[in-house]
Amino acid sequence: MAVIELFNPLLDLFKQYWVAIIGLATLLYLLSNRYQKGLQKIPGPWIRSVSSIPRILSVYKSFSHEDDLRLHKKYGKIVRIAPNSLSISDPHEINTLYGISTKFYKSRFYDLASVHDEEGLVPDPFVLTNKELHSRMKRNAANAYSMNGLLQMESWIEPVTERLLQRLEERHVKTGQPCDLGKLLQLYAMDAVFSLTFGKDKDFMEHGDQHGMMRTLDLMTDYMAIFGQIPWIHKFLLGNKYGTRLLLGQDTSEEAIMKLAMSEVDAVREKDDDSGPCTFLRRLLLNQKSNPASLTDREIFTHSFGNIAAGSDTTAIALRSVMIHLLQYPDVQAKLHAEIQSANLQLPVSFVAANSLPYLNAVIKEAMRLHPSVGLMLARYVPQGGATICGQYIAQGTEVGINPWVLHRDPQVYPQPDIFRPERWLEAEKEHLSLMNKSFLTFGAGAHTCSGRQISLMEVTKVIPTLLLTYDFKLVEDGRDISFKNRWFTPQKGLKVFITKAKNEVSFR
Ligand code: HEM
Repeated sequence: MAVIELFNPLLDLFKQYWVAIIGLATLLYLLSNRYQKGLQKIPGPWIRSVSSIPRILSVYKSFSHEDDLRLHKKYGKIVRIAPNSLSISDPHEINTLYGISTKFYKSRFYDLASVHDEEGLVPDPFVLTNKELHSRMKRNAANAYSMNGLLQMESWIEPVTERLLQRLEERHVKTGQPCDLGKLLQLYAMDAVFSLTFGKDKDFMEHGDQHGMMRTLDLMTDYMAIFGQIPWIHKFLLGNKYGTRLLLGQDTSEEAIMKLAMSEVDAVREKDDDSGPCTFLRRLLLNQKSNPASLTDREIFTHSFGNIAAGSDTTAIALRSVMIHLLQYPDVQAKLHAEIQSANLQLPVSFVAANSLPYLNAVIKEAMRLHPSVGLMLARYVPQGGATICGQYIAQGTEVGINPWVLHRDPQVYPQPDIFRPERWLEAEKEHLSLMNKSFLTFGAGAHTCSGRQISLMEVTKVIPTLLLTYDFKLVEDGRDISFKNRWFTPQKGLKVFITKAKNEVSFR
């Protein structure tokens, strides 16, 4: 009783001046944000330096890349986009932030993509901040992602591509009905990466998203993009099991995806059948057999699960970007057609044959430059002791990153950056080409470079000439419906086309 009485005068004071007290506390909080770590010297809008809310809203409305571009145009190569967050657009800092031996490490933004099971954090290279474990995991799976390894898995893509063509033929060419090619390419990418990983797929093209996998991946990237701007909130939401249950219910589709991937791993191991071409999963199981200490079961499962989560949407975005740009730039399409025709490619198009076509490679690279599949900055923390970035000292623990979308539109690296011009990759002087290549961040850079880069390049390089050799495509309503959202991944919508047989159609042998 006596103790409570001690607080009474304070309570009375608060009742009398609560507006002023709350106002003062808010002001102090905003000022402490602005002046933290000496970051007030970094240019940027004042509002961004005091609160994360404008950044969250910018990401929420799905067009933060436009805000980022505008801010860099106004403020230069380094911009404060949130109280503790700096966006960098300078190719000379790529090595500082992402180089193989950098001490910069992934920011808590990535925590929101982490998956936990009964044993704790599932060790996924995408989210790992433990550099030793990260490089061990990557090293021990490297042969499964290598070009050599992939060439052995290539044939797993063929039946999926054949089904894609059949579907286009029966449902669209024969009927004259328009096709939502954007949607179909997403289902195709899902089937292709499933097939290559496990040696069978779920026929997404026929059954659609029956396991709710694509919906879950979409929700998870929305969640990561928006709440990743204030990662401390994760432990109150999906970062704890009660929050997960409350927000997603008992049996989440994320769990369903994990169970599915686990059961595929078990099935392949039980079958122990090494006839037929090697799959990604079999390659990892063979690695484990020859050196049991190199890979744990959980790591094998994570790599396989990761292929589905990281390799379907991203590849679909790249495929759509190539098709959209080809249909919007008929001259480029004609030039590519000529190259493909004169190469005398056969179906199924082999990766080695298609990959030797310089213009095709330039088209793919240019489409991935203009529309990278990741549209937020690849966020890292400044390590202990701080660092100098763009000539400014930045204190440790500050979040910094380069957004591929922004750097890919730097006119000093890519003159007239908004124009789709594959020739830029073929005509540039040696030194400038090296700057362009270094600044090409579609697959990230350094130690965390995309593991599945070659898988997606193989898929895209094979399927684009296949489509062009077989059919002619025409945008419905000149593609006025085409749009996209940027929530980490940048999926497009509205790629609707009419399809007819190509004049010099090539068919499967
Ligand atoms: C066009 C297709 C793809 C694009 C544009 C893409 C993009 C990226 C980017 C930008 C990163 C780096 C993220 C960061 O540093 O924060 C990354 C990492 C990763 N990607 Fe991809 N990706 C693609 C396809 C794939 C595929 C097909 C797979 C697997 C089959 C895959 C697996 C991974 C993995 C495991 C990582 C984490 C690597 C690490 O942190 O060490 N990706 N990807």
